[in-house]
Amino acid sequence: MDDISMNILELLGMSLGVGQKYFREFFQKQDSIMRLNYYPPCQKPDQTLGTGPHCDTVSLTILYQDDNVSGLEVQVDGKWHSIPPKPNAFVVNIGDTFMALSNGIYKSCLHRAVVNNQHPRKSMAFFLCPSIDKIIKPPHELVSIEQKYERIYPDFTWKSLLNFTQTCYRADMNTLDAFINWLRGNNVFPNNGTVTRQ
Ligand SMILES: O=C(O)CCC(=O)C(=O)O
Ligand SMILES: [Fe+2]
Repeated sequence: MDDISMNILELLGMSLGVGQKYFREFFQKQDSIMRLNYYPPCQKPDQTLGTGPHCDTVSLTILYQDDNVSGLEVQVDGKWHSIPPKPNAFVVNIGDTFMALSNGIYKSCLHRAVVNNQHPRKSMAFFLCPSIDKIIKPPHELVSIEQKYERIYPDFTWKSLLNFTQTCYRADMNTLDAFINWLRGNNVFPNNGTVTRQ
C-alpha cells in the first residue's frame, strides 16, 4: 500500500505542477489507517444503506472490493453510479485532506455503499493520512501572490479534522466545510478537548 500510494502521490504532484517528490515528502511520515468493511445481506436493501453518502476526510483512499459483489456507488452530477469490483483492481478516491492540500483543485469524491438481499459484501480500505500533527497547507505554487488562486482553506492539522469527525460531526458530504466553519468560529471541542487553530 505504501508503494502504491507513493506512486499515486508522485502522479498527483506532477499533474499539479509541484514536482514528483513534493507529496512523497509530505507523506513521508504518516498516520494512515486500514479498515475492513463487512455488509451482511439485508432484507430491505431499498430502505437501507451499508454506508451513507460521504466524502472520506483522509487524503487518499485505496479501496479493494470483494471480487463478486457490487455495492460502491459514486455521485457524479447528482446521479449515483455503480462502481463494480474488478479483479485485481483498486478504486482510488481523493479525500477532503487532499482537496485542501491541492487548494481545491482536486475534489473529494462523494460516495456510498449499498447492500443487497443475497450476498454479504466485504471491502478493504487503506486511508492515506499525513502525520497527525502535520499542518495541511497547499504548496505555494498552488496559491499565487496575485490572488489568482485564492487560498480556499485555512491551515489545519489532520489531528484536528480527525478529532472533529470523532467527537462532534459524523462524516458526510459537507464535512470539510463544516469543519472549516467550526475552526473559524471556535477552537474548543464539545468534550473539552482543545485544538490549536493554525
Ligand atoms: O465499502 C465500500 O465500498 C465503501 C467503504 C467506504 O466508503 C469507506 O470505508 O469509507
Ligand atoms: Fe468512504
